[in-house]
Amino acid sequence: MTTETLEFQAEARQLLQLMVHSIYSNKDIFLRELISNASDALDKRRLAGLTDDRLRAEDPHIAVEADKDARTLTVRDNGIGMTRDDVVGLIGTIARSGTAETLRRMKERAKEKEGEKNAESAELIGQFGVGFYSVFMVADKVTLLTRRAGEETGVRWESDGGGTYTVETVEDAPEGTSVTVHLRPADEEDALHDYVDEWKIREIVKRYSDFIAFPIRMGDDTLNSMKALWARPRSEVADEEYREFYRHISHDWTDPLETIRMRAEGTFEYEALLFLPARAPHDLFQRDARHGIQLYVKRVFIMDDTRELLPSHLRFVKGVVDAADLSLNISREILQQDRHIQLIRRRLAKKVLSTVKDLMTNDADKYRTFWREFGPAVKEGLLDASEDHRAILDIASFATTVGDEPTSLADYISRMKDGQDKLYFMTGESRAQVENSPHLEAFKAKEYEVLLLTDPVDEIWVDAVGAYDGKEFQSVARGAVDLPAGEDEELSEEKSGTYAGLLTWLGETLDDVKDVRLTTRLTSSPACLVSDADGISPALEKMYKAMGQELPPVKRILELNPGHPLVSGLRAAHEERADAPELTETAELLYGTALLAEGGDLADPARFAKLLADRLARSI
Ligand SMILES: Nc1ncnc2c1ncn2[C@@H]1O[C@H](COP(=O)(O)OP(=O)(O)OP(=O)(O)O)[C@@H](O)[C@H]1O
Repeated sequence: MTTETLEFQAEARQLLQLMVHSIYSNKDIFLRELISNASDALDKRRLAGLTDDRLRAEDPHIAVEADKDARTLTVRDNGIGMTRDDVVGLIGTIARSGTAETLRRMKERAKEKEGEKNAESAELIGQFGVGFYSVFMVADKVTLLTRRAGEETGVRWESDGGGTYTVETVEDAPEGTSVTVHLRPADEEDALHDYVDEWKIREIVKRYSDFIAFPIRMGDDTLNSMKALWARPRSEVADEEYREFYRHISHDWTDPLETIRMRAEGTFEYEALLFLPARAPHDLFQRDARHGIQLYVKRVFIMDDTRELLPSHLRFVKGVVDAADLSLNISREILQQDRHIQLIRRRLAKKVLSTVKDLMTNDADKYRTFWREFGPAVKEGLLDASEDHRAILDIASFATTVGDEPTSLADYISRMKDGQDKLYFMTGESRAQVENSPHLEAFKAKEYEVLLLTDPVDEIWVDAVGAYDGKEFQSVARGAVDLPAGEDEELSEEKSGTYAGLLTWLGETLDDVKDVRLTTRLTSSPACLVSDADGISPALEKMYKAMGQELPPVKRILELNPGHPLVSGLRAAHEERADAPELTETAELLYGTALLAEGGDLADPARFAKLLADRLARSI
């Protein structure tokens, strides 16, 4: 048989050059590419076999053979194979549109930035498949032997990755394709591993090709599990298989709360298998926490920790997304810009939230576990520009002054009193602290339910979100209260008038308050501190400080309960002897008490303690 020497097409040559000078730091992927091509060929043959019995393969599989002495690695399949024209057309040229253009840009940039080629070229090259050519990262020669299923003769193709290749017709090739890689010497420093090492091969196959649908064999061993659960009909997968798969990808030994399957067909196909874990990982709130989604392309593993596929407030969701139409070499940079990926991300997010909503109605226990573990993270979604605010609020639940069980906003609204048009809430650091705060007294006395928001993120989103179902969120510790007052509680002008002197004097005496006024907010405490309607809460102030942001001191308003004997007594005393020094001390104590009652920190606890002890001593 004659051997012909042919030239690679110009673009193919350029791409080969890049491969030989290995623009990728990860050379292991060459094996992933060869196995993926073999798997595609087996798929094609199966399809062809459906209409033509003679083309059907017996025992379709992929074999990997390492020859340590010859330093060759062979990937063999009994798939569809190639004709001579196929080999020249498919391997000798790059037919894919856009590739030439990408290469041109790549060269331009390389020229602009001599020496910096690697990162950028790798990024650009991710836009199309490098596929077969990636073997030249590890090979100094490649031999491909192939026979198209149903054809009489086969073809041998060989190249060293330079400008030319040879093709010859051969008689004795088996159906299918084998690619023999003549390996360059291993060079660990250049991440060129020893690819005839059995364990290295096992590792790469397990990592990238575990879910390939055909057995990948080395000797008598099958290296891959083939269990791509997401690609099997739901009804055919046992619960235990899902659980096992979840353990495999998450390393979490607690069974997941819920399994979610999704599939989209049409212009951009993908399948997703997601899990809601039952337990928050310890690093849920650490900035560099890993995200749980793995990206596959047609069952080939592409990357872990795919942040592009779910918004960060759903970072705890584990699972796999298998997108059919991406390049195997897609980079994170390109993922971020990809319109289809953004679409998938929105759909996955919606699906996760709607799944939780279903749990809320159908499985209260699971829902409660979910919200306890992940609610604080999910609520972060209320802070970004996501379109899911409503869906997040729909699945949120909060502690409240009514009962021990958390309530949804819908349930809160259904219990609202006649005439109530606001969603009352109180923020703070813990339920115990918030629950006993004086701000809640009137709300409790008049039986208005108040939501108790104690996650740090609550401080921020209530302001950002503003309303739910047309009803505004209203802090009970901010602005004036407008609960409908009973007859006897009305702050009559007359009453306000008689207090005017005391209020002015207190305002002048107490440096730390910006105003002093009477309130109907309190029933049993003498005084409390409230923020302006648009002011920032003490807890938020603390958070800013903890993050190292200094704020100007935030002054609040001291509100007095005219029904309390301390307040009415102070008024009488102030009328009689405005200048008495102990009145100033009483004012300080009154302010300090209000601060303590809401769980706040005194500026000078020693002074407060001393004033209080003196008083107590005198009263004994
Ligand atoms: N083992 C094989 N059996 C049959 N055909 C093959 C085999 N390997 C490669 N080919 C043919 O050569 C073509 C080019 O392969 P290559 O890996 O360069 O790109 P690709 O697989 O089409 O793209 P990508 O790698 O981006 O998915 C394939 O599309 C296929 O038609």
